[in-house]
Amino acid sequence: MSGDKHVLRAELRNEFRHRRRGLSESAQQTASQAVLNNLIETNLLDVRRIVAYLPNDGEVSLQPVIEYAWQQGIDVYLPVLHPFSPGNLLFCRFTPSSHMQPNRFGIPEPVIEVQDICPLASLDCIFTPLVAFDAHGNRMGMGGGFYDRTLAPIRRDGLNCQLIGVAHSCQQADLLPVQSWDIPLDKIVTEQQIYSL
Ligand SMILES: Nc1nc2c(c(=O)[nH]1)N(C=O)[C@@H](CNc1ccc(C(=O)N[C@@H](CCC(=O)O)C(=O)O)cc1)CN2
Ligand SMILES: Nc1ncnc2c1ncn2[C@@H]1O[C@H](COP(=O)(O)OP(=O)(O)OP(=O)(O)O)[C@@H](O)[C@H]1O
Repeated sequence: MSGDKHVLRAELRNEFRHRRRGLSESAQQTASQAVLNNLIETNLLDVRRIVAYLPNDGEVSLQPVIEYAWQQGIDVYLPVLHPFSPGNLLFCRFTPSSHMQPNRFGIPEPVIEVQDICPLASLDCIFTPLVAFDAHGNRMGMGGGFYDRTLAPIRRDGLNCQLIGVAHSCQQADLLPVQSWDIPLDKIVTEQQIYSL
């Protein structure tokens, strides 16, 4: 990758992380409720198995989505840092009685139980956190490449799993610099609207 592009991505990442961290507690709460409403209205939660995430660094909280899913009998999974495949994620079942522990970034994740791991091919929908997105479905994350690596088989093997980015509307960029390994999103949901790509 050229040095310029690398610097540009780092600057963009700082700028957009700053934006989402600057939102008030009440703006955060309103956004997470609105995201749930937008998903219900568009039937995007009429599925059996979803991957959510627990919020970090100003991300939209999916707590209302998780509670709704539990009420509806939808199975909820969370990303867990892979214990021996660095840079990859596992998706582990999350219930109200899951044993949790913080990962090395301080984000709580379920303690891994083999029977709770869901293969990518069995998931209906993955809600991904993001730092910035654009109207083409390009996504920029925290810079670890965790989602890009883990989700690569969806496109490669043509798996039937929707990728939905979740963001505050202030995380929209005009045009993000794309990398060869970036996995584009199928949809993006914000507190204001749903983009379908
Ligand atoms: N909520 C949430 N969960 C997630 C992710 C995410 O972006 N958001 N991830 C998406 O990949 C994976 C974890 N990746 C992460 C990568 C960097 C940082 C982070 O906060 N980096 C800090 C440095 C922290 C440190 O080194 O101790 C930073 O860059 O300031 C957090 C999560 C899996 N779980
Ligand atoms: N499929 C892949 N195989 C191997 N390396 C990858 C893959 N995808 C990404 N990477 C590596 O991960 C690093 C970070 O990528 P990038 O900056 O695009 O992450 P990100 O999209 O911001 O993070 P994340 O996917 O965790 O949200 C890059 O240096 C890249 O080389």
